[in-house]
Order: sequence, then C-alpha cells, then structure tokens
Amino acid sequence: MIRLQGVSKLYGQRAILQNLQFHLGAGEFAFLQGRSGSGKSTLLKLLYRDIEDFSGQIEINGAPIRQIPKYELRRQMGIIFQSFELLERKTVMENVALAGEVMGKTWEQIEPEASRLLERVGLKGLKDCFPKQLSGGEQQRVAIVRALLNRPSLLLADEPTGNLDNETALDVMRLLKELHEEEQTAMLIVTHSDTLIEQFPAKTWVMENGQVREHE
Ligand SMILES: Nc1ncnc2c1ncn2[C@@H]1O[C@H](COP(=O)(O)OP(=O)(O)OP(=O)(O)O)[C@@H](O)[C@H]1O
Repeated sequence: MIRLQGVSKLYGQRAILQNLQFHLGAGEFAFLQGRSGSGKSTLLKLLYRDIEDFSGQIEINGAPIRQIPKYELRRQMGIIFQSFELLERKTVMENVALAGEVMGKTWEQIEPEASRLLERVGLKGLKDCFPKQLSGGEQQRVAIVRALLNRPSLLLADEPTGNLDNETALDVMRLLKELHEEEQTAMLIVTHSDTLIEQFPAKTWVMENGQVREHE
C-alpha cells in the first residue's frame, strides 16, 4: 500500500527526514508518534504530495508516487486534520458532497453514500447545519465522512483529536477504529497522545532523528 525507501527531506540545509524506511500494508491501521517538530506532518505531506521535493522512493499501491496523477492520488486517499478544515459557509451535507464533486460525481452518485456515512457517524439530523453550529467532535466526524466519501484505500490523519477534549478524543478514535474495520480502509494516524495509543492497541511507529521505527 505505502512503501518509503531511503526517503530524505531537507528544509534549506536542515534534514528533517533522513534515509527513512516505512511501510503500511493494505487495510492496516497504524499510529505515527513523535516529538513536536520530529517530522510527522512532513511525512504525511509527502504522502499526499503537498511536498514534492524529496529524495528516495515513495510507492503507493506499487506505483512510484511521482507517476500517479494528483487527481488519482486524491481519489485513493482521504485526509483529515486537527483543525477539521470545513468550509464555514457550506452545510454539513455540502461540505461532504464537495469531496464527490471534485471527483466529477453527480448528486445522484454522491447523495446515497453521503447519507449512509452521515447516518453511520450519528450526524444524520445535522446535515443541514453549518460547521459553527456543531461541536468540535461533530465537526471532526463531518471531516471523517468527507474523507471517506470516495471510498479511499487509505486515510491519513494529522492529529485528528488534537483539538478535542479527552472524552471526545476517545469517541473520535473509537469511531476511526470501527470505520477502519467496516470500510476496510488503511489508516495512518498521527498522534501525540499516549493515552489514545494505550486505549487502542495498534501498530505504532515512532519518529525520531529523521527516521521512523516500530515501537516495541
Ligand atoms: N515549510 C517549512 N520550511 C522550513 N521548515 C519547516 C517547514 N515545515 C516544517 N518545518 C520544520 O520541520 C520540522 C518538522 O516539522 P513537522 O511539522 O513535520 O513536525 P511534526 O512532527 O509534525 O510537529 P508537530 O507535532 O509539532 O506538529 C520542524 O522543525 C519545522 O519547524
């Protein structure tokens, strides 16, 4: 699914990733942990090609990432962020539908899947609300639905619970774990939280000194 070999990334003269090796199998769930500034977001940005300037090899589903058209890459991947990144002037349903619209889908194709997922995450009754009318946990659930709408094979999450209180963070992580099973989507979740990692046993990669290693 994802394979990085000898990946290095410099910001100016500063090496953030150095000869990094990493892999994530199809349908796998893994955490990525590491101190602030260790390069976790940089690694995710390489995977969704927000950063294109690196050395080494990154393969997604067996293809070198540079050879995958961006459009195709975005279809294969859903992404969620700490700050939810919802559009304030659009309703819940409109925010979700956008993910399908950018892939050229019609409303008839989008609506059943959007409704199914919104119902699954308990937001059916809030589909006509605007993000400001929702709690943080609800907004993150909208972002999760938007990320899963196109049935990606991989979900990347950069500190998805970083803006949530402890109890809501647990709820959101529980939901991600359940959706991982139900939708058979591989997930790579960046988190600082030892509590979450203890509560949801899963493979954990630790980033340190520009490299990642599997946590024993
Ligand atoms: N565009 C950039 N230009 C220069 N330096 C950058 C840039 N983006 C990130 N950095 C630096 O690279 C290092 C790694 O940043 P990154 O955001 O990947 O770390 P992180 O592990 O995700 O941190 P955090 O947990 O605080 O979000 C940091 O020292 C950061 O200041």
